Parts: sequence; structure tokens; C-alpha cells
Amino acid sequence: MHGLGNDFVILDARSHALALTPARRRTIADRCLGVGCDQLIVLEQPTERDADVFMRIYNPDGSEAGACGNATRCVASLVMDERKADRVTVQTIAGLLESQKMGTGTNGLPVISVDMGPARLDWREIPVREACDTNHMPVGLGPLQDPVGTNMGNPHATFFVEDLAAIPLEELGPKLEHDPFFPERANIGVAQRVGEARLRLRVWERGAGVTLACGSGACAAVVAASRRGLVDRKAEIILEHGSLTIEWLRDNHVLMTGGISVAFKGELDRSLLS
Ligand SMILES: N[C@@H](CCC[C@H](N)C(=O)O)C(=O)O
Repeated sequence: MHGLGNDFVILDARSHALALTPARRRTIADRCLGVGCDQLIVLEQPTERDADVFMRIYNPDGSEAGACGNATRCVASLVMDERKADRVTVQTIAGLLESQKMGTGTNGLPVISVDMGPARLDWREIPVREACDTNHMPVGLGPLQDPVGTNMGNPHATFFVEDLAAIPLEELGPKLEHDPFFPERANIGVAQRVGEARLRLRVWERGAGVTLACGSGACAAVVAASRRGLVDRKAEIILEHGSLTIEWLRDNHVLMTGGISVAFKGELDRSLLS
């Protein structure tokens, strides 16, 4: 499935455990050696009574992430179809995420909204190496300076620039992701304000590289832009393959709405079953 081109292989391990070693996870995510995806998602039985499904998130480098906004919308849509319901709760290692079907987009695809939980703004929660004001973090490289830090269940640094097209993200992104300032590495977002309530965004994702869209990165960008006074609390985020609507609610939760799509369905090879 994909959300605006941020693509996922979603494995259903709810009724049968999978033998997924880190090496196997990397191979499945490899676009030449496996199926290829930005994140590998594994569905399991939830451990919380209020949740409908548990979702694990793996980056193509094998690392596990606490949040993936676009995959949450995809998984929620799958489970809503199964249950013939308009609302479901997705459990992740970072918490419970409530999701709602909003209807169908002009392209005929489902539009799904997810409450990504609270935006965490304290430097210890992002986390960064030293105490700092997360609205102006002392880290940067070349034209990317003075980012805003946000934890949306995963760590983000959002840089604001005048001309997004002029930023060599493929070159600067990996260096910033691995900057010692971020002990758990970070997703690197670069945003340009293009209207009163509109931002253009590109993200170098931790453990994945540049993707066509990053849902949690879009949430972090609106929180960051709002803290900087660049937008109010609701904005359209324009990504390479479409837009997301993000709202930073007064209770500090962040709501993300956008389209999702099923690319194809397949069956697991028996060798993957444990
Ligand atoms: N594609 C995502 C984020 C996936 C996880 C990220 N790379 C991390 O390591 O934190 C999204 O839509 O939010």
C-alpha cells in the first residue's frame, strides 16, 4: 500500500508468527533483492483492549521506528474494510492511534484521518544530546540551520528554507540524520512556506532516505511552523505526490488526513512462517 507514494509492504502476522530476522526484513524492503518499500509493516494481535490491531514499523535498514503516519492510515483502512467500520484504533510501540474514514477523494481513493497523538517538544523527549530550546536547535549544515525539534512518536528536525528546490537533501540529509546531536538519529524535514496555510515539504527519513511523503514529518512540520509563527495550527502540506492536511489541536494532539491506496496483494512464501 502507499500513502501519497510513501510505500509499504504490510505483512499480516495476526494468526501466524513470522520468522523475520533483521536480514530478512532488509531483503524484503530492498527494491532490487526483495519487494521494495519505504517501510515494512507487520500486523500483530493487539495487547491493549481498546486496540483493533498492533502495527510494527521497520525501516529498510532494519531499524524499528515508533511512528509512521502514512502506514497508520493504510493499516487503519485495511482493518476498517475487514470490520466494516468507520473507526479503528491502531496500537504502535509509541501508543494508541485513533483513525477515522473521512470518505473518498476526487481520485476515488479512501481518505483516512489519524490522530497521531501528542507532539512532544521537550529536548529530552526528542531526544537531543544537550539541553536546548527545541524551537531553535543548535545543529545544522550548510543552508540547513536552526531547526525545530519535534517527537511525533519518532524524532524529527524541521528546517525552514526560502527555496526548497535549491536544497541538496540527498547530500545533507544523511549527514544530519547521523549528526551526534541526535543520539537516536533523526528524520530530517525541509519545509518552505508557500501560502498562509501551506507548506511544501521534503523529508530525508531516518533509516530510509528521501521518500515521496512522510506523514509524521508532515505533522512535525506544521507543529514547527506554528511554533515559529509561520502558519496557524492547521495547514496543507504539499509533498511530491499529493497533499496532507495537518491540524495541531488545542489538546496538543496532531491530526493528519489524506488518501491511501492498495498497490497489490500477495501471499507469503512458506519459508517466512516460523
Ligand atoms: N514514513 C513515515 C515515517 C517512518 C519512520 C521513520 N523513518 C523513522 O525512523 O522514524 C511516516 O509516514 O511517518
